[in-house]
Amino acid sequence: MAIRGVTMDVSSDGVAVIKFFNPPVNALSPPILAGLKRKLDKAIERVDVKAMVLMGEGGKFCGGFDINVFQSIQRKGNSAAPEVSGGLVVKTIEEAKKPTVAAIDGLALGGGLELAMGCHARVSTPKSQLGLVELALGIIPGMGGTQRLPRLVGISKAIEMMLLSQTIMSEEGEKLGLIDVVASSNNVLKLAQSWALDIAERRRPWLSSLCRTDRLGPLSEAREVVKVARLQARQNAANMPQHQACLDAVEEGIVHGGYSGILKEAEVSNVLVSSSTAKALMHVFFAQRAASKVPNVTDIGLRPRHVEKVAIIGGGIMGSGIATALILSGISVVLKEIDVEYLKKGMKVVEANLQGLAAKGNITKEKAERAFSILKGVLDYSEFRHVDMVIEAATENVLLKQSIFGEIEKVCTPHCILATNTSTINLNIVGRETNSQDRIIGAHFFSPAHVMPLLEIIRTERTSAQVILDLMTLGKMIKKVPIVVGNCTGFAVNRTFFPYGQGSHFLVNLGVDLFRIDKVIRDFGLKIGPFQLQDLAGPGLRKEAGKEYANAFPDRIFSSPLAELMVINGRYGKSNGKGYYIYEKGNKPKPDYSIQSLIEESRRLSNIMPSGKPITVNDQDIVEMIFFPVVNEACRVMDEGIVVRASDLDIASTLGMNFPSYRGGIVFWADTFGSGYIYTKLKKLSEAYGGFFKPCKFLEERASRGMTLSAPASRSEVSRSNL
Ligand SMILES: C[C@H](O)CC(=O)SCCNC(=O)CCNC(=O)[C@H](O)C(C)(C)COP(=O)(O)OP(=O)(O)OC[C@H]1O[C@@H](n2cnc3c(N)ncnc32)[C@H](O)[C@@H]1OP(=O)(O)O
Repeated sequence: MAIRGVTMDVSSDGVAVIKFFNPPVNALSPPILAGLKRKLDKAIERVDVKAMVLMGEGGKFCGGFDINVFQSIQRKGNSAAPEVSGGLVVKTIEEAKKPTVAAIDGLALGGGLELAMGCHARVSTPKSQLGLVELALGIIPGMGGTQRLPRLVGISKAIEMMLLSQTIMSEEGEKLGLIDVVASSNNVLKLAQSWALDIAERRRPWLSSLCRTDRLGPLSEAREVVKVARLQARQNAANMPQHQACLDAVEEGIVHGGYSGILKEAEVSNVLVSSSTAKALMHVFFAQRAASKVPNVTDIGLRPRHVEKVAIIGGGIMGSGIATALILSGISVVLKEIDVEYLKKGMKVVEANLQGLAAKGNITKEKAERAFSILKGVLDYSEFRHVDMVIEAATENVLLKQSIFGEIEKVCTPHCILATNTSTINLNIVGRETNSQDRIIGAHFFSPAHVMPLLEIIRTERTSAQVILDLMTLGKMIKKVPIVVGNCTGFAVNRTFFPYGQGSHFLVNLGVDLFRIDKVIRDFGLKIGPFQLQDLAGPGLRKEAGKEYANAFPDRIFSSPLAELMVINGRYGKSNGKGYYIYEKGNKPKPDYSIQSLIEESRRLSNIMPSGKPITVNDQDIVEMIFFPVVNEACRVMDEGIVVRASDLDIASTLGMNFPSYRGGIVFWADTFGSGYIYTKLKKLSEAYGGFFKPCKFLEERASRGMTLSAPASRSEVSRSNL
């Protein structure tokens, strides 16, 4: 078995094979970088070595620089930076008097690809994943990638790959000039060795990526490409400094040469590593991985059972979206509806979903057809005997769901998982009439279910660990990020965010302009504001969910007359083209200022404006008045043990509610203010406007102890938790 570190073997024909091993992804940690430098120096020095090959052990070339080191730098400053930098290793390779060839297997990402680009040629196995994905972490490539990638694949493609953190397969890499040759896993090392010898003995060209200019094109064209990219980045990545910084480094290299570009890259990299964006995005990276570890589920040696066939009850927007997600991953689906008309409609929605993905180029036409062929529409339960899981996606009606669960318990096999896609209703109520509590679970998808990445898995006190693990595994199979949460009204995501919509109504009723609120929230980083979101959801679901929240949390509900007035006036939102906005085919939604009379009426009815006059607030006040009540509810969710750890709520909020990931998620963002600040602010707001803003006990305690909200619960707090 390989030992963590760097090894070197010199073959009889004079090729030094330098292998590095740092499982699970061969990240470039300080010891690995130092080891690489030592072995390279040795190989360069040894007279019996003519050339070198660089290879990652264990089926993966390299997943990049070790992101833990960046987090240490963020905490401790530059003293935590490695003594041997990645840049120095690449420089050693590139400037050596002996050539090096990279033998890439599996993946070469970030610093891993930068290491490979510093080599004089690259041999790769088929389907290896290649990319400079650093921008997704809030930084830019920092080992010369901003300079070498444009010189290998051309400026346009390089910018596209870096700005979108896009990965490509080695076959495309070969066409682009990033990979010299693709070879099978068995052959990759051998071919890299002979290629290295060929270069050393001048049978193949000795190319240094940094010195190449042939793919850069004329200066004026290159500058134009950068200019257009800047404009796009300004629109698409407004709050993320790494995009412009990456373009700065690329432009410097184009105008003043690769070495100047490298210096610029180093300068901006150093600043970006400690930026709030990088801190937030790196937190999200690790938080997402932490979410897949669920105590007493993933650590007790259980093996997931394979789910091959799923039945879905209800072919509405949710049911058809879930069906789409499943069949796209090769899982057969039986879609049940109550009559032929509804069934036809549901099947058509699935077909349209698939066609939409194919039209966008996300999947091929053949894949869409293959997926559709494993979907079967049914009107009764006869097929349910053969399924491994049922996902109920009927309307949000407690009695209906209870009767469905009573029925499926009878028709399915005893091992069949019984899941519900309810977004609010307590699972104990849904499954009350059954004797199958151990296999009842929530599978809460977010709309559109075939697009949104989050799968909120809800366990009750009686759901078995096996069933939780099976659903987590299914979630990963269909490319979702599963978060396991406890059972309560609204569960983790909708419960935490129910004050979001209500807070926005509170502000409107206090006299703040409705469209300004949406704009401020968009500028903060959400794709759409709360009112446009309400237009999308429509009044039906909101009304049903609203009732559940009002029953469960009567002390902190704000019932806005405006929501009711909109319905009375036939403004159902996007579904009928008329809501807070006007929806016309082919046009962007336009604010409908004619709703002002309804807003005035709502303000009159709610009568919450101090002395009947609109309040004056700045944009930051709006953000805080909308999101601090959300943070307050997040505190209750953590206090009740609904989530395993605080960072699960960060992932849930970024993937389920589009909370900007560059703000790290709702709890991470809250901790940038501090519990004391939020407590004081909410206390003042509650004194002025009542219980909706009243800080909860958990927040008060954390504030009084000067603790962060994300700090793990103390022993006494853990014993209160129900997970
Ligand atoms: C100087 C340079 O320019 C800067 C850089 O290189 S920054 C780093 C750039 N690289 C990246 O962003 C790649 C990040 N990693 C990934 O995208 C994915 O982990 C992957 C595609 C490599 C593998 O995915 P997958 O097989 O699903 O495994 P995944 O669960 O994500 O990761 C496995 C483990 O490796 C860790 N890991 C992955 N990449 C890592 C990295 N670059 N540094 C440190 N740890 C890393 C994960 O945290 C996880 O740890 P855990 O098991 O303790 O939770």
